[in-house]
Amino acid sequence: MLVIENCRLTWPDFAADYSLSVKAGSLCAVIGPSGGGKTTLLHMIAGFETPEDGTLAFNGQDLMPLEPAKRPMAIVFQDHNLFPHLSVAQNVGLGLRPSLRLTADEKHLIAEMLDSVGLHGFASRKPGEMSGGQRQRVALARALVSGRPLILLDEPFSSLDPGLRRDMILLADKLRRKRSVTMLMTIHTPEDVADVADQMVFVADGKVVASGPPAAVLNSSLAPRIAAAVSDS
Ligand SMILES: Nc1ncnc2c1ncn2[C@@H]1O[C@H](COP(=O)(O)OP(=O)(O)OP(=O)(O)O)[C@@H](O)[C@H]1O
Repeated sequence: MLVIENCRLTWPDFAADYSLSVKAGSLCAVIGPSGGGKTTLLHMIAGFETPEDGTLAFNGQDLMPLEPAKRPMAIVFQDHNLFPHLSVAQNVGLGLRPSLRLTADEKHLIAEMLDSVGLHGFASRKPGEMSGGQRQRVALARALVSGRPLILLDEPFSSLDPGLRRDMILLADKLRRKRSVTMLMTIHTPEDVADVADQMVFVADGKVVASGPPAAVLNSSLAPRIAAAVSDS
């Protein structure tokens, strides 16, 4: 279980106070208006932002004292953060071993992971020789190969065409189930994830305004605010 209780962050122009629980092994979609605090929530869980107080724990482990690299999580960004001079296999390998001094077993694991994201035969390509969707598959593979139990995805597929975006969400969901990882995904198109997410969270003004099964959140009294947030993005 990911437990966030009254985690406060304050800047001159924005204040957040997050409280949220996410069941281990589930997919949690984070929606809300632009500037409402979705990315900041993920950055706080990842350790890029430090709350002034509150509780932040995953499966009973207090995350607060841990620097980002020591936290049990991997993050996938919208711009995928791949290194252009490294091959696809090396980019994925960074998720296992930053030095890239990989053992034979680790190389095998990377090949398996590339297969599972549909990139068989792409190992020696450079990111610049691939489509946007393929690059996001590499980023997803790098996060999953790390074996970390919590994966944070910050609008990972929003630059893709609607059909491809949906395919990638289904792929991420399939791999998350297979590997029993917990996923938090910020998304501007709730309809893409409503039937696969276990939980949907509406974040606005730095707070979790609603949290529950997607249908319950989407059909709640928040529906007009959700529609406005979607049309703004
Ligand atoms: N380090 C920081 N210093 C000052 N303000 C910050 C910092 N990090 C985030 N903010 C502010 O927090 C607010 C929420 O931003 P955030 O990126 O979390 O929103 P969002 O819901 O992800 O928006 P979008 O959907 O447009 O990506 C913004 O007003 C932003 O300027």
